[in-house]
Amino acid sequence: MANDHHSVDIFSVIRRLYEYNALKFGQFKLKSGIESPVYIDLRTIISQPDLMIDLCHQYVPLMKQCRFDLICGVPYTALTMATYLSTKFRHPMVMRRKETKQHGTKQILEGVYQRGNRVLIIEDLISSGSSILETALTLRQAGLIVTDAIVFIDREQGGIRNLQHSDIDIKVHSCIHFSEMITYLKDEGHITGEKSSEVLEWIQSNYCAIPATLHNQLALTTCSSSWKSYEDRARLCQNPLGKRLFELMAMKRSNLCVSADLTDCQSILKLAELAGPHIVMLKTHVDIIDDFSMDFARRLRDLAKNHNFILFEDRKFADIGSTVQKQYAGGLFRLSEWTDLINAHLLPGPGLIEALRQEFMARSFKDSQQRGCLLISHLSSQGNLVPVDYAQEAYKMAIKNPDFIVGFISQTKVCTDPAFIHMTPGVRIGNEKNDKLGQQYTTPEDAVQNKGADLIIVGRGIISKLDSSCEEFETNIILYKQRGYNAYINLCQ
Ligand SMILES: O=c1ccn([C@@H]2O[C@H](COP(=O)(O)O)[C@@H](O)[C@H]2O)c(=O)[nH]1
Repeated sequence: MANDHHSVDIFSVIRRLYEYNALKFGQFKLKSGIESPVYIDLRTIISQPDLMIDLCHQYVPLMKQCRFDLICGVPYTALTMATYLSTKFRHPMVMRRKETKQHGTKQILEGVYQRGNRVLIIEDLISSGSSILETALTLRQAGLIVTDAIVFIDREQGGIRNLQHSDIDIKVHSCIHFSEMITYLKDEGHITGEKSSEVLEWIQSNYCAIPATLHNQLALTTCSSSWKSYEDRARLCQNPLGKRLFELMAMKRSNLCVSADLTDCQSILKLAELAGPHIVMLKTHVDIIDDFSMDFARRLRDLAKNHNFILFEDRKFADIGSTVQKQYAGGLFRLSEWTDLINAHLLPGPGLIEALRQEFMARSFKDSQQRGCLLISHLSSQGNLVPVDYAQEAYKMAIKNPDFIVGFISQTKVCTDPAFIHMTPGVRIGNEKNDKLGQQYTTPEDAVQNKGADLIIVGRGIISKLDSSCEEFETNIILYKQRGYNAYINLCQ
């Protein structure tokens, strides 16, 4: 880095920011909806070139502490700062677009770079750290290395600590802390002691978290960088049924589960026969079948054996342990006798899981059948009331029971542990985006590549073709199979 002879005291920059109204005191509604007694808007300084230059030079001593090949400004405010620093000190720059272009090269990252180049992120200020993280994710997805970021102001609301998290690991350097800036403005008589205390108290009690959606994206990125084949994942599984499922997925080159939401036994058996060669799992809702009998259950089991797929009853257990034991083993359906996999909500607490574990063990002792349970971490329906932290609770429950919990019914990645499977319903090819009763659809590619699905669950997209010709049924199911499987395989590139 060339020597910088441009030395300007940082507090003179702060004073001028205050005079140019880039630091405002009053009552301001933030993007999050909360009211803040202070507002910092560094966008305005593009109209004050001298101030812009003096502010940019504050980054220089910190840049000397970092190792990098390229710099990248967080769009949009810091783009101007990064551009100045790039041209002034001859540091090559890359530019991240906020939106992907719909035409031309469709690049999200502009400029010339090579995988393995180290990129220093330049940002104007940090609150939660989300904007830096978004930029870092794009850079990392392009194979670039991001270890450091420099901000002009640290708002001291937790952002620097958020980015130190081991999954993110970005060291953020700041030119000035918010409290230093406020103290200076108070000492110089620009704001009163009362205002200064009010603002400092507000900052201290308003920690900013990184939104859950961004955390999910992070989990996906971490995952794609450590992509594992289904065979490898089978080896990591402690649960025999989970292991068998991953093996089946690798062997049949399929990550497709058909949801047999049909109301008569004959249609379900026909579906199982036709779909069998292409699927790894058939899912039932046994309580919608008008003519259920244990004879049907036995015939379905035979088909599952012949075509090598797993039977999953989507029962969504959600009661106290003792009731769930009876629901699983008894009643008209005697699920424990013919299903491999069932699923449960977490709402009733660990007693439910313990109840199923006891039943599984008692049964497996008699028939040595492999059994497993999925936890519901999300629902696909619009307006569902599943709380945001449900997924984290599901993960905590899963790691306590890895021999028994196979994975999750999810809409985003719950965890990066490759031993747990993520199964995603609400998948359909075509124009239907919903079913007018709350179901929300996405494509196989979106489910796998953006929502973290390892396996896709398809109902009406497949069963609607059951009365078409066998050829048409098969063409359609093969399309789902190929698109779902290729989407997973393509993740490794
Ligand atoms: O969040 C959830 C959980 C379960 N399902 C079940 O999956 C199938 C989806 O059927 P489509 O015809 O593909 O809509 C159905 O059995 C649901 O009960 C879900 O959709 N969403």
